[in-house]
Amino acid sequence: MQTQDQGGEEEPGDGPVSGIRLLDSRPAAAEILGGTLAYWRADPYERLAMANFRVLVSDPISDKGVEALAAAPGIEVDVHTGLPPEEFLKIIGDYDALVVRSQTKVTAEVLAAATKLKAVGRAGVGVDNIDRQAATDHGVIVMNTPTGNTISTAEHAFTLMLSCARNIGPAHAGVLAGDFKAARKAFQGIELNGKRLAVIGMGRIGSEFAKRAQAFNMEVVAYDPFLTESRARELKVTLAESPDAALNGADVVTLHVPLTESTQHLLNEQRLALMNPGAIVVNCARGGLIDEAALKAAIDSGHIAGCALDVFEVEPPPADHPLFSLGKHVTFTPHLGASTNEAQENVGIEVAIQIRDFLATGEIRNAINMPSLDATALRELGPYLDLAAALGALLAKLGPDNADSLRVSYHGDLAGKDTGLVSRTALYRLLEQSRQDGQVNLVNAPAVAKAMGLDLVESTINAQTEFNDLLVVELRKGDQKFRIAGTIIGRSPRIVEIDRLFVDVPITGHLLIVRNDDRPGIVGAVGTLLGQHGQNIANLSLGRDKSGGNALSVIELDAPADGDLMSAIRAIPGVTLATGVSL
Ligand SMILES: NC(=O)c1ccc[n+]([C@@H]2O[C@H](COP(=O)([O-])OP(=O)(O)OC[C@H]3O[C@@H](n4cnc5c(N)ncnc54)[C@H](O)[C@@H]3O)[C@@H](O)[C@H]2O)c1
Ligand SMILES: O=C(O)[C@H](O)COP(=O)(O)O
Repeated sequence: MQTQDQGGEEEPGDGPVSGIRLLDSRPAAAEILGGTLAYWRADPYERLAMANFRVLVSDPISDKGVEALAAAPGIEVDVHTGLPPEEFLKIIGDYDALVVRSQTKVTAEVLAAATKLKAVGRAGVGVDNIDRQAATDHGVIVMNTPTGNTISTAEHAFTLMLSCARNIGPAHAGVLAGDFKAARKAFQGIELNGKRLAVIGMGRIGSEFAKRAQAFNMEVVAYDPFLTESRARELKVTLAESPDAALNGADVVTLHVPLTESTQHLLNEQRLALMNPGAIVVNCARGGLIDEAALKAAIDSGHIAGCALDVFEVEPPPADHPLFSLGKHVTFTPHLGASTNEAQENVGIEVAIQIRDFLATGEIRNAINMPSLDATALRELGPYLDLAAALGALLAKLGPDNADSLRVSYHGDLAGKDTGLVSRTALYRLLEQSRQDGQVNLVNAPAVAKAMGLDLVESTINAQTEFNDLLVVELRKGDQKFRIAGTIIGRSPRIVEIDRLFVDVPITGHLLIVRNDDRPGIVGAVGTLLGQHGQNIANLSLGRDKSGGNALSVIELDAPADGDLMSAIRAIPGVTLATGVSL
């Protein structure tokens, strides 16, 4: 078998000329936003200056966040808060990115109207106001800022618990109303010292709440499906096996889980009944976590003493909400958990920087519908992303149509890396090249593949190959299999195998791939036709399985081969396939 590379070596850092990537690789934005070579060769700030992205801020965020966005060249920011839904729908189509808190409802209808939208940034944690599936289907990245409001929210939840236990709200109202004596008599409190606290959701806020409760000498029992025994020991809490186990015998419950289909009404009639008589309920997460009617009934029956709520099933709640008629052990705040200067500054600036960096460099931080990719990982994985994109595009041309699965396997050093985005990139380019409808991008590629019945299967293989690392993509349709492999040499991605025939091809430019019977004269005939059509050969790699068997030529051209040329090549006796792809 003969493998040769007659082409000139690529300069390190050179990229293909189709706009898929360049320099230190910023594939996510490159893929999502498209762009010319000049655009992607520019440094991030020059790129932004050329781009003229429009960002809409539709909920109030800190001025510093708005300023951070507006300071970036090429980003124009409009702040329109409190827009009626129909007004919002009318303008959303003009924007490349949207920044929200919890008031704006980013529904499927909004996302369908948002034809230019690339990213939604949530200045805060909860993303239940964003239709995540619709965003993914439309190829829109959703990012949140998970850490910026943790402490403020934990402090608020803790304040709610204290306030509820000691009747601070009703007692305060009594004093202001001139009922000092009556209020003093009515509002006997509950001491928290030594009481049993159930924390449901031991993430960032739940853990901070637990720490504060320990300082108050409360016994903390926690339920969280992702809490390990060792982490529970570290946090000095008792790990409960189920929400029921945590609530059984609890004097206080505090909720710190996201609202999803499966956590809706997590605290219901049966679970409230498990708590100790006289218990109190604290919720600073999402209203929908509690069955409010069941809570009201449990308080009316005297089993639960009261509740402290920052959040409600419907916000704003109606003025005649049944819980508002309770006289004691109640504290209500209007979704203020994250409303401190510190938290708002944190999340406002974080979201602005995340959106700016994504638009500028493709860096993905805190995305909830994409693997994240920070600047360091982006630099390290960049060449593999380029390689995966090239292999995916080639598979679309050479592999079977209507395949059942795309298998991506990682060999050697690659096997230990976080390769989620690499597989996704191969899938995206495969779909994009085969469908040609402009509707697929890195965000929605898995959803599009699923709808088409194409499975993405990933595997890591530690066995040594002749390369330090090898990326293999294989398309399968029933028993039919077609595979292509590539590696990185220096920082240059190269294709090294096409359907078990070895080649050595840099992933650049316009490739012409010809399969033929291995007999004399065919490569010459192809070369003659190329010359006759004014096509210059930049690079040529030949492979074959055995003398007189199957042969493969991968020819890099300066321009794509046109239809006439392709027909003429296909007509050469002995040629079994000829196809072109621009990388
Ligand atoms: N009131 C406010 O202003 C305010 C402010 C910030 C956050 N929040 C809400 O608080 C929630 C929690 O925030 P966080 O920063 O702690 O998030 P987090 O992701 O750090 O923690 C959430 C935890 O919930 C756990 N969890 C998921 N499903 C569960 C279930 N069924 N039972 C028990 N645990 C479960 C997760 O494993 C995770 O550890 C957010 O989703 C948001 O809705 C409200
Ligand atoms: O999930 C969150 O971060 C909180 O609910 C804060 O919401 P807000 O930004 O609307 O105050």
